[in-house]
Amino acid sequence: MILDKLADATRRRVEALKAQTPPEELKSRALAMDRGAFPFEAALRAPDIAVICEVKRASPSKGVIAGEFPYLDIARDYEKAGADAVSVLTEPDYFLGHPDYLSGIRAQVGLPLLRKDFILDDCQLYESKLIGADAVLLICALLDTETLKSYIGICDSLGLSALVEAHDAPEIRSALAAGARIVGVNNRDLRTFQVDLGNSVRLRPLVPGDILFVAESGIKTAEDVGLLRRAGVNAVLIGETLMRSGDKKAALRELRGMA
Ligand SMILES: O=P(O)(O)OC[C@@H](O)[C@@H](O)c1c[nH]c2ccccc12
Repeated sequence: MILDKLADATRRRVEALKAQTPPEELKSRALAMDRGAFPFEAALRAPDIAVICEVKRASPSKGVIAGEFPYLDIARDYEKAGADAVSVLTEPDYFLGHPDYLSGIRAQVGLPLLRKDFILDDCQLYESKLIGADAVLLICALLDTETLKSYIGICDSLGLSALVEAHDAPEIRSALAAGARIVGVNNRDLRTFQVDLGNSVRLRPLVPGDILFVAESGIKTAEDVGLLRRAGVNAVLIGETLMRSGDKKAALRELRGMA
């Protein structure tokens, strides 16, 4: 199962990170930063469905998506195209990402940034703050309810928003019990890589209206976005479809049904 491989690779990265900088130092540097006003959550409360545009070079299910990868241009194009937030894959082994992509984009783009990675250790939360993230992904399949709760507490102390990813009803219950304010439902089953937008539609009613709901993965057309909008989803997270489009502005207008 791909998640096990990702978790193993992540544990090795965590050890390297800790060897490079003592965790106490990461923590104190991160806590010394401005806490901010949770701009990622504010962006998701847009009147219409919000669109989080993802900077993604490759994935385990699709292989290399973008051979050429001018990530700064891509993020700037998303901003010019009217994205509400940007998601940046920083996982190096399977997604060919890097933390430097996020810090580079932070320096040039004003939108709220989500760090997309596999968080297994609190030092990665401090690292996320230090590289300029406004939000992090926490995956229910990797973290039990107690750990989620403690990580959300650390995120709160840093001014980071937590997008808590679930893919079934028990994981949604865990996210809510942990105090998630943003729940993401992955439409891609990580065991089979099959995509089913019906997953978000079916699980939407399990999340109370005051909690933000993000539909993730496999969103390709204005019809897809329309279906999710009608289901009461607050935001969609779109990677591959936008990465493959030459004209981000036209693609985003089209997806929003404004073409
Ligand atoms: O490229 P897509 O199918 O539009 O999907 C984007 C995003 O949802 C996907 O990259 C994703 C969702 N959850 C994740 C967890 C880890 C890494 C990546 C992801």
